[in-house]
Amino acid sequence: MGSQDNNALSSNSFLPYKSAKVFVAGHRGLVGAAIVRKLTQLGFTNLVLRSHAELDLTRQSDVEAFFVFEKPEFVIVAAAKVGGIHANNTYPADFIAINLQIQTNVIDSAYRNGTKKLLFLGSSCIYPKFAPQPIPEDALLTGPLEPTNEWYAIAKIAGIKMCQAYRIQYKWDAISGMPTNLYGPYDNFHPENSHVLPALMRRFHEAKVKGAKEVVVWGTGSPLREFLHVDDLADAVVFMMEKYSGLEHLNVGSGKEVTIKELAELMKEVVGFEGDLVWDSTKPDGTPRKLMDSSKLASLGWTPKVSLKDGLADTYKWYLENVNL
Ligand SMILES: NC(=O)C1=CN([C@@H]2O[C@H](COP(=O)(O)OP(=O)(O)OC[C@H]3O[C@@H](n4cnc5c(N)ncnc54)[C@H](OP(=O)(O)O)[C@@H]3O)[C@@H](O)[C@H]2O)C=CC1
Ligand SMILES: C[C@H]1O[C@H](OP(=O)(O)OP(=O)(O)OC[C@H]2O[C@@H](n3cnc4c(=O)[nH]c(N)nc43)[C@H](O)[C@@H]2O)[C@@H](O)[C@@H](O)C1=O
Repeated sequence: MGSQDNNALSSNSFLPYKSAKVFVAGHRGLVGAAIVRKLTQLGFTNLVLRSHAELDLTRQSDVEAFFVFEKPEFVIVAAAKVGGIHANNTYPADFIAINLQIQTNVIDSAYRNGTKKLLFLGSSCIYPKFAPQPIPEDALLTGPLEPTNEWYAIAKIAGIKMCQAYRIQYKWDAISGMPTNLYGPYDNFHPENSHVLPALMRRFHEAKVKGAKEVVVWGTGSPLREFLHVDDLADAVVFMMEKYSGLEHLNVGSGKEVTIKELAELMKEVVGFEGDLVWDSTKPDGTPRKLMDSSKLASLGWTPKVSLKDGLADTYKWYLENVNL
C-alpha cells in the first residue's frame, strides 16, 4: 500500500474538537503527564484517565470492558514498562512481555470499539545498534539491535507493525511516534532503574547535600545521547494527532546530542555539586550513538523549543519541589 492510500485516512481532525473523548494511557508517567498538561492547556475537556491501580492494561478482559464502556474517540498510548539501561538489562522478560501485552490490548480494543485515531509511542532503541547517524525512519530492521534493550525494542517494533497492519487491513488511523531519550517533570528518579538524566540529577543532588567528594557515573562517558524535554514531546504528540496520518512511524528528537560526560558536567553545574566525577567502566555503555533524523516531522512544521540547559534547570526545580521533600 502506498503512502497516498494511507494518507487518505487523515479525516479525523483532533485539535478543534475540544470535547473529544481522549484516553491518555499512562497519564501518571513522565510522558502521559506531559500530554495531559498539554491537552488541558489547549482546552480539552473530556480526558479519560485510569491509573495502573484502577486498570491494569496487561489484563485483556479488563481492557476490553473499559473500551466497551468508555469508547474513547482518540487514544494516546503512553503506558509501558519503561526503564534505563540497567532495568532493561536485568528484567528482559518484564520488558518484552508487559509491553507486548499493554500495546496489544490497547490497540486492538481501541480499533474494535470505534476509536477514530490512535497514536502509539515507541523509542529510539528500535533501531540497529550501528544504524547510520542521524538515524532515518527507514533504518528500522536493517541490522542487529543493542543487546541491553533488545527485548524492549522487539516489543516496540511489534507495536509499530501492529499499527501498520491495522492501518492496512482495516483502513484504521493508527500512527506511531518514536521519541528520543526524554526527561522532565514526573520522571522516574530511582537510583538504579531510571534513565541517566534523572539518575544523575538525584545522585549529584544527594552528594551535594551530604558534602560528598565524588559522584560515580556509569560507563566510559563516551556514548552520545540526544535528549528532548517531555513538554516538547507532548507538543509533538498533539501535532502528530492533528497533522499526521501515515503508515510510517515518525522520529521525534531535538537534533542535538551530547556525550554522557558532557551531560554529567552540565548536571554538576545545574545542581551545584563541587566534587569530582568517577567513571565506573564495569557498567555498560549501551548504544554508542543514537541521534535520530527527525527531518520528516520537521518538514510537516514541528520544531522543538526547550534547550537542554533550560530543560535541566526546569527539571531540577521540579525535583526540588516535588521529589526531594
Ligand atoms: N522516558 C524516556 O526517555 C522515553 C520514553 N518513551 C516512551 O514513552 C512512553 C511513556 O514512557 P514514560 O512516561 O517515560 O514512562 P513512565 O514509566 O514514566 O510511565 C509509564 C506509565 O505507564 C503506566 N503503566 C505501566 N504498566 C502499566 C499497566 N500494566 N497498566 C496500566 N498502566 C501501566 C505506569 O503506571 P505505574 O507507574 O503506576 O506502573 C506509568 O504511569 C513509553 O512508551 C516509552 O517507551 C520513548 C522514548 C524515551
Ligand atoms: C530511552 C532509552 O533508554 C535506554 O537506553 P539508554 O539510552 O542507553 O539509557 P540510559 O539513560 O539508561 O543510559 C544512557 C547512558 O548513560 C550512562 N549512564 C551513566 N550513569 C548512569 C546512571 O546512573 N544511570 C543510567 N541509567 N545510565 C547511566 C549509561 O551507561 C549509558 O551509556 C534503553 O534501555 C531504552 O529504555 C530506551 O529506549
